Amino acid sequence: MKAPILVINCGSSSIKFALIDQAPDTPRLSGIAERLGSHEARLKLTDEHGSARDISLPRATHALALKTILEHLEVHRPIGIGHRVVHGGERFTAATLLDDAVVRTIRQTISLAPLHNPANLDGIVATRRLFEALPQVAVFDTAFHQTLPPHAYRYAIPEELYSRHGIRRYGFHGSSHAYVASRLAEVSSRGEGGWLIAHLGNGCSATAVWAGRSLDTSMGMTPLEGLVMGTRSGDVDPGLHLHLARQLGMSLEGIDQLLNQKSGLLGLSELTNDMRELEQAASEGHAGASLAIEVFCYRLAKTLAGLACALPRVDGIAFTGGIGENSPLVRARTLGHLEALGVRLDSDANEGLGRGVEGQIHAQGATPTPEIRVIPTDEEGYIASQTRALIASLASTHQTEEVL
Ligand SMILES: Nc1ncnc2c1ncn2[C@@H]1O[C@H](COP(=O)(O)OP(=O)(O)O)[C@@H](O)[C@H]1O
Ligand SMILES: CC(=O)OP(=O)(O)O
Ligand SMILES: [Mg+2]
Repeated sequence: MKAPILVINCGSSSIKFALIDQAPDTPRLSGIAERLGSHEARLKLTDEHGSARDISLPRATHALALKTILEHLEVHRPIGIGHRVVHGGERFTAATLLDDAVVRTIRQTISLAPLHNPANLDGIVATRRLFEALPQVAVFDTAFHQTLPPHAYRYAIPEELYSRHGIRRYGFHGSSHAYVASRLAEVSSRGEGGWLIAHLGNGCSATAVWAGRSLDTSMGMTPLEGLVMGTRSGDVDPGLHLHLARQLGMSLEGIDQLLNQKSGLLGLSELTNDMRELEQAASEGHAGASLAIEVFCYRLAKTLAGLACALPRVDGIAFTGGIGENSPLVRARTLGHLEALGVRLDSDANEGLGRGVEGQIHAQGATPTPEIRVIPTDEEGYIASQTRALIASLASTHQTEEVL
C-alpha cells in the first residue's frame, strides 16, 4: 500500500477501522473489533485480497484491541490516523490535527454527546499513546452542518441556553452526507443543485444540501432527534419525558435507555432493530414488523418534505446507508408518500438495482421530475481524504517555514 491512512471509528463496544491507500480505488484492509469488554470480544480483519481472519480477544479493552489492530497493520506503515469524532460542538468546523489542547476541548463536549464522544476519545487517547510519532486528525460528524443558518439550528427556548450552554441543533453523520453530496455533484446532470439525502443505517438522518452546503438536517443537539432509527425513537412530544417521570415514575436513566436503546424499529416491532429481519417478518404476516416499517417510511417522507423548505429547488433525493442502499421496499414506501413533491419512481429500476450499488431509479418522462439516486456511502474514505489533505497542508506549511 502507498502512504495509507488508518481510519478509526471507536464506538462504545466496538472499533471499526480501515487502512486506505492514497489511490482511491485500491482495495482496503478493514475490520471490526466487537463486543469489547466481554468474554466474546473478537477482532475480524479482511485484507486487501478479501480474505478474512477472526481473532478471539477475550475481555479485551479498547486499548488492547487497538494495540492488536495496529500490530496487524503496522507493516503497511500508515502515514497518519483519522478518527471519527461524533460531536465537535461549535468549536470545530473542520477536520483538526489532534494535540493535547484539542483533546481537552473535545473532552468538554462530552456532555453534548455522552453516548458517542467518550468512546471516540478513548480511541484517540490510546492511539496517541501507541503511535506518538504519527500525525492524528479528528474528523467531526457535526462539521459539515456548521453551515446551517440560525433559523435552522436554534431551538425555540430561552436564548441563554444557547449562548451560555451551547444548546442548539448540530446535526450528525456529516462525513456521510458530505461524501454523498460530492458524489451527487459528480454523477448527476443536475450537478450540485438542491438535494435531500437520507442516510439510513442504525442511526438515521436526512439533510438538505444546496450547492454542496448543508442547510438543514434532521438530527439535533444529540443523535436522538429526527427520524425513527434502529433502537432510537427520533422525535417524540417533549412532554413525553415529563409524563414518563411523573406518571410512570421512571428515572432519567430509564428514560434515556428507553428512547435510545429500546425504541425505534425495535420498540415498535417488539422483534428486532434489523430492517432485513423486519422485511422478512412482515412478509410472513408479523403485524408489529409491518407497522415498524410503515412508521419508519412515513416519518422519513414527512421529514424529507419538511427539509425541502430549506432548498430553493429540489433537484433530487438520494438514499444511502445500510437500509438506503439495500432496501427497495423502504425506498418505494417512502417515495409513495412524496407524490406532492412530484417524485416519480421507476419501480423496475428500484427493484432491479443491485444491493449496495450506485444507480438512478426515477421514471424518465417528458417533464423532468426530481432525480432519485442510490449512492453507497463511504464515511471511511471521506475521513481518510480529510486526514490526508490536512497532513499534506501541514507538511507544505512546515516546508515553507523552513525555506523562509
Ligand atoms: N438487504 C438489506 N435489506 C434491508 N435492510 C438491510 C439490508 N442490508 C442491510 N440492511 C440494514 O441496514 C442497517 C444497518 O446499516 P449500516 O449502515 O450498516 O449501519 P451502521 O449505522 O451501524 O453503519 C440494518 O438495519 C440492516 O438490517
Ligand atoms: C451519530 C450517529 O447516530 O451515529 P451512528 O449512526 O454511528 O450511531
Ligand atoms: Mg455504516
